[in-house]
Amino acid sequence: MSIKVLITDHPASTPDVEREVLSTLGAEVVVAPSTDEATLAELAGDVDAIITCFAKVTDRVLDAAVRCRTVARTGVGVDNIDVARATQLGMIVTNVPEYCTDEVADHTLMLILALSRRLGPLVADTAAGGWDRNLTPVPMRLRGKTLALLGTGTIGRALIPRAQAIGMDVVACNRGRATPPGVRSVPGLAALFAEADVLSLHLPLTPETEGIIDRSALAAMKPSALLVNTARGGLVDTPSLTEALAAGEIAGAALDVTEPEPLPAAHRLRGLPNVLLTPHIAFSSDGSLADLSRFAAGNVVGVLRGSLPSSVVNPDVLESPGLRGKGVTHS
Ligand SMILES: NC(=O)C1=CN([C@@H]2O[C@H](COP(=O)(O)OP(=O)(O)OC[C@H]3O[C@@H](n4cnc5c(N)ncnc54)[C@H](OP(=O)(O)O)[C@@H]3O)[C@@H](O)[C@H]2O)C=CC1
Ligand SMILES: O=C(O)C(=O)CO
Repeated sequence: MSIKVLITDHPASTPDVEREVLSTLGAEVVVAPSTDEATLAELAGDVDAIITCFAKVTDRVLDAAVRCRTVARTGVGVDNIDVARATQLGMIVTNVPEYCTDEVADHTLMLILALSRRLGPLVADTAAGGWDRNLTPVPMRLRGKTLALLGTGTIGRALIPRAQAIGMDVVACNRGRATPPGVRSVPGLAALFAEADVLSLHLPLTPETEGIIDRSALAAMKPSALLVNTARGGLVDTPSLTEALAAGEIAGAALDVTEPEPLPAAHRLRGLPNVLLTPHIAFSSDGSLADLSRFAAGNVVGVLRGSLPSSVVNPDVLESPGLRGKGVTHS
């Protein structure tokens, strides 16, 4: 039987790089015409692997994928894949860490600068023919202000030297590990929220982190504070954030990611002057997209050839008697 790979969706326009990499297996590639659950479940029935970007790979899709040995995320976060179910079914789940560390750190810094300099209202005013230097509130000086990091993994750490270069003090909670050099440790989330002039989120979306920025977190922040989210929309309770911004309980927010995604066209967050939105694009650049596709498809080739990629998200599955495609070994 020939090898077949389902691509549910793609981060850029076409999966050409994936096709090229998968051609080394002689694989037939099927690109889903839509990402709805029923379509994906139907298409998953006779594939050996699934490559997915933003589509939801639910338990229903995985249950239908009776021959599938591996699910590869074209990205870092795996919150769109039911990893627990994939593990029960013996499928190896992979991701692509670190392909866009600089892009996301740069995008985050750009959002901090744009929000603090009030770029949105200034650009909107000048584009409409104005020349208003009396816009209020005036921009915020960043030198000497505190950047609070929630998440000091790969991307959070990459933001640290960028923030320090513009004179910000960086603080984080240590979660029982040493805080990165040059970063002041604060005792817990309450202190992190209270000290933040800018709070930047760099956590994975998990049951533990979902809604971590809720009404009480927002209430603990200074009225002058800014929130930046380039991680996952689900970390923030969107209705609470919308209310806090509209009521001036915090001063502004810049969001590359939202819940839901995209926000409805008439959503209140789209119209607030103290909000900057970008369409989940922080990862994207010519370099990162090429790396991303190559590594994601390479992970599939690795598993289907029997050698274990370095970025397995569910290593427990390797001990499972139900592991599909036995004989996968460390390459
Ligand atoms: N907007 C975009 O285009 C992109 C968004 N992302 C998002 O950014 C997220 C972070 O990426 P990256 O830095 O590479 O991931 P990492 O896994 O390197 O870092 C995540 C960090 O979050 C920490 N963490 C997890 N749970 C908690 C918690 N409950 N409280 C405090 N810290 C916690 C982890 O700590 P520990 O190790 O101790 O568990 C780890 O240090 C991704 O999961 C993804 O969702 C990623 C790429 C692009
Ligand atoms: O890599 C990620 O996790 C992203 O959010 C972009 O797909």
